[in-house]
Amino acid sequence: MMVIRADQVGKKYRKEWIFRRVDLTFTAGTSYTFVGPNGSGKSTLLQLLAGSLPMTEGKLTYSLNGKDLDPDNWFRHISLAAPYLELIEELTLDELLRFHQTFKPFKAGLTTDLVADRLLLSHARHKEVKYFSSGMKQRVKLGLAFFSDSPVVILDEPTANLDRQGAAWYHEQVRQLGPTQLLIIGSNIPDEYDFCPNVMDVMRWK
Ligand SMILES: Nc1ncnc2c1ncn2[C@@H]1O[C@H](COP(=O)(O)OP(=O)(O)OP(=O)(O)O)[C@@H](O)[C@H]1O
Repeated sequence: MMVIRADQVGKKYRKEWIFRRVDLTFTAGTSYTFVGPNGSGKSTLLQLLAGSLPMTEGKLTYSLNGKDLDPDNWFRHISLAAPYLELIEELTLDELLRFHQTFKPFKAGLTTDLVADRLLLSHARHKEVKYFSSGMKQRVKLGLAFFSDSPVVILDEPTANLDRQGAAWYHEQVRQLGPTQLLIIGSNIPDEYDFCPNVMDVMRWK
Protein backbone atom coordinates (compact mmCIF):
# COMPACT_ATOMS: atom_id res chain seq x y z
CA MET A 1 0.00 0.00 0.00
CA MET A 2 1.37 3.41 -0.97
CA VAL A 3 1.52 6.18 1.65
CA ILE A 4 2.81 9.71 0.98
CA ARG A 5 3.70 11.86 3.96
CA ALA A 6 4.24 15.62 3.82
CA ASP A 7 6.04 17.01 6.84
CA GLN A 8 6.13 20.81 7.36
CA VAL A 9 6.28 21.31 3.59
CA GLY A 10 6.56 24.86 2.26
CA LYS A 11 7.15 26.55 -1.08
CA LYS A 12 8.45 30.05 -1.70
CA TYR A 13 8.76 31.80 -5.06
CA ARG A 14 11.20 34.68 -4.79
CA LYS A 15 10.09 36.34 -1.54
CA GLU A 16 6.54 35.04 -1.45
CA TRP A 17 5.50 31.95 0.49
CA ILE A 18 2.82 30.14 -1.52
CA PHE A 19 2.12 27.79 1.40
CA ARG A 20 3.87 26.71 4.61
CA ARG A 21 3.72 24.00 7.23
CA VAL A 22 1.73 21.49 5.16
CA ASP A 23 1.43 18.34 7.25
CA LEU A 24 -0.51 15.62 5.49
CA THR A 25 -0.67 11.87 5.07
CA PHE A 26 -2.13 10.40 1.88
CA THR A 27 -3.11 6.75 1.99
CA ALA A 28 -3.88 4.54 -1.01
CA GLY A 29 -7.43 3.36 -1.55
CA THR A 30 -9.03 6.79 -1.33
CA SER A 31 -8.89 10.24 -2.94
CA TYR A 32 -7.90 13.73 -1.85
CA THR A 33 -8.73 17.06 -3.49
CA PHE A 34 -7.08 20.46 -3.11
CA VAL A 35 -9.39 23.39 -3.73
CA GLY A 36 -8.76 27.13 -3.54
CA PRO A 37 -9.00 30.26 -5.67
CA ASN A 38 -6.90 30.87 -8.81
CA GLY A 39 -3.27 31.33 -7.88
CA SER A 40 -3.67 29.87 -4.38
CA GLY A 41 -1.11 27.12 -4.97
CA LYS A 42 -3.01 23.95 -5.96
CA SER A 43 -0.84 23.19 -9.01
CA THR A 44 2.33 24.02 -7.11
CA LEU A 45 1.39 21.62 -4.30
CA LEU A 46 0.49 18.84 -6.74
CA GLN A 47 3.81 19.19 -8.58
CA LEU A 48 5.65 19.18 -5.30
CA LEU A 49 3.86 15.99 -4.20
CA ALA A 50 4.70 14.46 -7.56
CA GLY A 51 8.37 15.22 -6.95
CA SER A 52 8.53 17.31 -10.13
CA LEU A 53 9.15 20.61 -8.33
CA PRO A 54 11.56 21.18 -5.43
CA MET A 55 10.14 22.32 -2.09
CA THR A 56 11.67 25.20 -0.15
CA GLU A 57 11.35 23.56 3.26
CA GLY A 58 10.01 20.38 4.79
CA LYS A 59 10.15 16.75 3.86
CA LEU A 60 8.22 14.38 1.67
CA THR A 61 8.24 10.62 2.12
CA TYR A 62 6.90 7.96 -0.21
CA SER A 63 6.53 4.54 1.29
CA LEU A 64 5.29 1.37 -0.35
CA ASN A 65 4.24 -1.50 1.92
CA GLY A 66 6.08 0.12 4.83
CA LYS A 67 9.35 0.66 2.95
CA ASP A 68 10.53 4.19 2.13
CA LEU A 69 11.24 4.74 -1.57
CA ASP A 70 14.29 6.46 -3.00
CA PRO A 71 13.17 9.89 -4.32
CA ASP A 72 14.93 9.05 -7.60
CA ASN A 73 12.37 6.29 -8.10
CA TRP A 74 9.18 8.11 -7.10
CA PHE A 75 8.37 8.95 -10.70
CA ARG A 76 7.94 5.25 -11.49
CA HIS A 77 4.99 5.16 -9.10
CA ILE A 78 3.25 8.36 -10.18
CA SER A 79 1.11 9.38 -13.14
CA LEU A 80 0.42 13.09 -13.42
CA ALA A 81 -2.07 14.68 -15.84
CA ALA A 82 -2.10 18.47 -15.93
CA PRO A 83 -2.84 21.32 -18.35
CA TYR A 84 0.83 22.40 -18.33
CA LEU A 85 2.11 18.94 -19.30
CA GLU A 86 2.01 18.63 -23.07
CA LEU A 87 1.58 15.51 -25.17
CA ILE A 88 4.07 14.82 -27.96
CA GLU A 89 1.86 16.17 -30.70
CA GLU A 90 3.91 14.98 -33.68
CA LEU A 91 3.11 11.36 -32.83
CA THR A 92 -0.05 9.53 -33.84
CA LEU A 93 -2.11 8.24 -30.91
CA ASP A 94 -0.87 4.73 -31.63
CA GLU A 95 2.78 5.89 -31.59
CA LEU A 96 2.22 7.93 -28.45
CA LEU A 97 0.70 4.97 -26.57
CA ARG A 98 3.55 2.68 -27.67
CA PHE A 99 6.16 5.24 -26.68
CA HIS A 100 4.50 5.85 -23.29
CA GLN A 101 4.46 2.12 -22.63
CA THR A 102 8.24 1.88 -23.01
CA PHE A 103 8.79 3.86 -19.80
CA LYS A 104 5.47 3.45 -18.01
CA PRO A 105 3.62 0.19 -18.63
CA PHE A 106 -0.16 0.05 -18.78
CA LYS A 107 -2.14 -2.00 -16.26
CA ALA A 108 -2.06 -5.77 -16.68
CA GLY A 109 -4.01 -6.91 -19.72
CA LEU A 110 -4.20 -3.48 -21.35
CA THR A 111 -2.70 -3.39 -24.83
CA THR A 112 -2.32 -0.13 -26.74
CA ASP A 113 -5.36 -1.11 -28.83
CA LEU A 114 -7.44 -1.62 -25.70
CA VAL A 115 -6.25 1.70 -24.28
CA ALA A 116 -7.29 3.47 -27.50
CA ASP A 117 -10.70 1.75 -27.13
CA ARG A 118 -11.07 2.84 -23.53
CA LEU A 119 -10.14 6.39 -24.52
CA LEU A 120 -13.05 6.19 -27.01
CA LEU A 121 -10.46 7.07 -29.66
CA SER A 122 -10.04 3.85 -31.67
CA HIS A 123 -11.07 5.74 -34.79
CA ALA A 124 -8.22 8.24 -34.28
CA ARG A 125 -5.39 5.79 -33.63
CA HIS A 126 -3.49 6.81 -36.77
CA LYS A 127 -4.11 10.53 -36.47
CA GLU A 128 -1.37 12.84 -35.21
CA VAL A 129 -2.23 14.17 -31.76
CA LYS A 130 -1.79 17.76 -32.98
CA TYR A 131 -4.99 17.31 -35.01
CA PHE A 132 -6.99 16.20 -31.96
CA SER A 133 -9.57 18.53 -30.43
CA SER A 134 -8.77 19.92 -26.98
CA GLY A 135 -11.26 17.49 -25.41
CA MET A 136 -9.67 14.52 -27.22
CA LYS A 137 -6.22 15.61 -25.99
CA GLN A 138 -7.54 15.90 -22.45
CA ARG A 139 -8.96 12.35 -22.62
CA VAL A 140 -5.53 11.13 -23.77
CA LYS A 141 -3.77 12.91 -20.87
CA LEU A 142 -6.22 11.48 -18.35
CA GLY A 143 -6.10 8.04 -19.94
CA LEU A 144 -2.31 7.88 -19.71
CA ALA A 145 -2.70 8.55 -15.99
CA PHE A 146 -5.67 6.24 -15.39
CA PHE A 147 -4.48 3.28 -17.45
CA SER A 148 -0.81 3.28 -16.43
CA ASP A 149 0.19 0.82 -13.77
CA SER A 150 0.82 3.54 -11.16
CA PRO A 151 -0.21 3.45 -7.51
CA VAL A 152 -0.39 7.26 -7.43
CA VAL A 153 -2.60 9.19 -9.86
CA ILE A 154 -2.40 12.99 -9.70
CA LEU A 155 -4.85 15.04 -11.76
CA ASP A 156 -4.83 18.83 -12.08
CA GLU A 157 -8.11 20.28 -13.43
CA PRO A 158 -9.20 16.88 -14.72
CA THR A 159 -12.31 17.91 -16.65
CA ALA A 160 -10.81 20.97 -18.37
CA ASN A 161 -11.99 20.94 -22.00
CA LEU A 162 -14.26 17.93 -21.51
CA ASP A 163 -17.89 18.02 -22.62
CA ARG A 164 -20.64 16.31 -20.64
CA GLN A 165 -19.92 12.92 -22.17
CA GLY A 166 -16.21 13.41 -21.43
CA ALA A 167 -16.97 14.32 -17.82
CA ALA A 168 -19.09 11.14 -17.47
CA TRP A 169 -16.18 9.15 -18.95
CA TYR A 170 -13.84 10.75 -16.35
CA HIS A 171 -16.17 9.73 -13.49
CA GLU A 172 -16.33 6.18 -14.86
CA GLN A 173 -12.51 5.94 -14.91
CA VAL A 174 -12.34 7.24 -11.31
CA ARG A 175 -14.79 4.48 -10.26
CA GLN A 176 -12.56 1.89 -11.91
CA LEU A 177 -9.38 2.89 -10.07
CA GLY A 178 -7.99 -0.05 -8.11
CA PRO A 179 -8.29 -0.46 -4.33
CA THR A 180 -4.53 0.09 -3.92
CA GLN A 181 -4.42 3.30 -5.96
CA LEU A 182 -4.19 6.79 -4.51
CA LEU A 183 -5.90 9.67 -6.32
CA ILE A 184 -4.95 13.32 -5.68
CA ILE A 185 -6.79 16.13 -7.50
CA GLY A 186 -6.48 19.91 -7.84
CA SER A 187 -9.79 21.50 -8.74
CA ASN A 188 -12.15 24.42 -8.63
CA ILE A 189 -15.13 22.58 -10.07
CA PRO A 190 -17.22 20.71 -7.46
CA ASP A 191 -18.55 18.26 -10.08
CA GLU A 192 -15.08 16.88 -10.68
CA TYR A 193 -14.50 15.87 -7.05
CA ASP A 194 -18.08 15.15 -5.89
CA PHE A 195 -17.04 11.58 -4.98
CA CYS A 196 -14.01 12.66 -2.93
CA PRO A 197 -14.14 12.25 0.88
CA ASN A 198 -11.07 14.42 1.63
CA VAL A 199 -11.37 17.98 0.32
CA MET A 200 -8.84 20.56 1.56
CA ASP A 201 -8.64 24.28 0.92
CA VAL A 202 -5.02 25.30 0.28
CA MET A 203 -5.79 28.71 1.81
CA ARG A 204 -5.45 27.07 5.23
CA TRP A 205 -1.69 26.91 4.69
CA LYS A 206 -1.21 30.61 3.88
N1 LIG B 1 7.61 29.57 -11.61
C1 LIG B 1 7.02 30.47 -10.83
N2 LIG B 1 7.67 31.60 -10.43
C2 LIG B 1 7.09 32.49 -9.62
N3 LIG B 1 5.83 32.39 -9.15
C3 LIG B 1 5.13 31.30 -9.52
C4 LIG B 1 5.68 30.29 -10.38
N4 LIG B 1 4.73 29.32 -10.57
C5 LIG B 1 3.65 29.73 -9.86
N5 LIG B 1 3.88 30.89 -9.24
C6 LIG B 1 2.94 31.60 -8.34
O1 LIG B 1 2.52 30.72 -7.33
C7 LIG B 1 1.16 30.96 -6.98
C8 LIG B 1 0.40 29.66 -7.03
O2 LIG B 1 0.23 29.25 -8.39
P1 LIG B 1 -0.50 27.87 -8.77
O3 LIG B 1 -0.42 27.72 -10.25
O4 LIG B 1 0.04 26.78 -7.92
O5 LIG B 1 -2.00 28.19 -8.31
P2 LIG B 1 -3.34 27.39 -8.59
O6 LIG B 1 -4.09 27.37 -7.30
O7 LIG B 1 -3.05 26.08 -9.24
O8 LIG B 1 -4.09 28.36 -9.62
P3 LIG B 1 -5.18 28.07 -10.77
O9 LIG B 1 -6.49 27.78 -10.08
O10 LIG B 1 -5.24 29.39 -11.48
O11 LIG B 1 -4.67 26.96 -11.63
C9 LIG B 1 0.68 32.05 -7.92
O12 LIG B 1 0.74 33.27 -7.23
C10 LIG B 1 1.67 32.02 -9.05
O13 LIG B 1 1.82 33.29 -9.63
